[in-house]
Amino acid sequence: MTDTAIEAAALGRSFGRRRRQALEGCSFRLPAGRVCALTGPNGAGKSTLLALAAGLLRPTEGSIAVLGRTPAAARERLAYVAQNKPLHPQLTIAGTLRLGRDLNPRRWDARVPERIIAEGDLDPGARIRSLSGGQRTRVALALALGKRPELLLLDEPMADLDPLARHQLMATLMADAADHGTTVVMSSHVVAELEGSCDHLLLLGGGRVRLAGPLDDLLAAHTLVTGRSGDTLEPHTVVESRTTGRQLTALVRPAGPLGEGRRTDRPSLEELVLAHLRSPEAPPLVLDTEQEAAA
Ligand SMILES: Nc1ncnc2c1ncn2[C@@H]1O[C@H](COP(=O)(O)OP(=O)(O)OP(=O)(O)O)[C@@H](O)[C@H]1O
Repeated sequence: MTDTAIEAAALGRSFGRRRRQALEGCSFRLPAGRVCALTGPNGAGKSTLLALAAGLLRPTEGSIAVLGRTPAAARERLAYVAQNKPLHPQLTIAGTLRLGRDLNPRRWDARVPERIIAEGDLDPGARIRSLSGGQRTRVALALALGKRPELLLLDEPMADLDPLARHQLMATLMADAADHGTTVVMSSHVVAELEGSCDHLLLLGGGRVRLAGPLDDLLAAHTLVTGRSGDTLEPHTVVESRTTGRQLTALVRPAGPLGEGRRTDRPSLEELVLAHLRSPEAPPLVLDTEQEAAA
């Protein structure tokens, strides 16, 4: 058993004859047992990173280790739900779950998949091809959880679910992960959906890591400052600053006391992510406090 779920070192992946970089120089560590939000703009490299972690793609630079091994060697212990949720259209739901059991005879646990299917009011005899996008998502998640994975990689899992199903499936997923100490990496564009369920953040932009680390530590490393326009923000690291009339609003990484006469607030996850998305030139911040504490 390793205490690290994913470790990337200068990880890169390029595609095509022009070797266009989808990911470049990505280094981070995700401790085991965390629920990690993976976010970033379209084309940031989120799906590429998940496919590399799942062993479906190979790095063109650097390395990625999963559960202390190569992704290919860890494949039995991880589950990956791709964005397009590939399932056999001609199989029934029950047949799909039977296939899952047959492919994972030592790990399969039928209870959670059966509950997820029942909660969605789905007929186990229904064929996959007859299901809606959201219903397929439910089956794909049931299949992934039945495998009882140590690492669950989910590429925009909630995108085609209605708000109620999203809420309910997220609750089932989080309860199951907490019960079994499963590490979850979940990509999403809906930051509000990630707040409250994730305790780790990985923000990608332009194929590079922009923010990585425990969510509380990343939030604590930033302060929202409201002051007068013309106020100097030195010597702090400014992620984003905006002036409206006579008011200055900024998100900074304080390098010391922020001074009097200014209002300071802790940012929300959404404010933290949006400020970084609006300021792609802001310096990255990669925190790995557990590793530093152990050193
Ligand atoms: N198989 C491929 N061949 C060529 N280019 C690819 C391939 N897969 C991804 N890319 C490119 O790599 C970059 C990152 O793509 P990726 O799908 O990982 O981004 P993403 O963050 O998941 O985006 P989105 O939020 O839109 O799903 C994009 O520029 C994309 O065009």
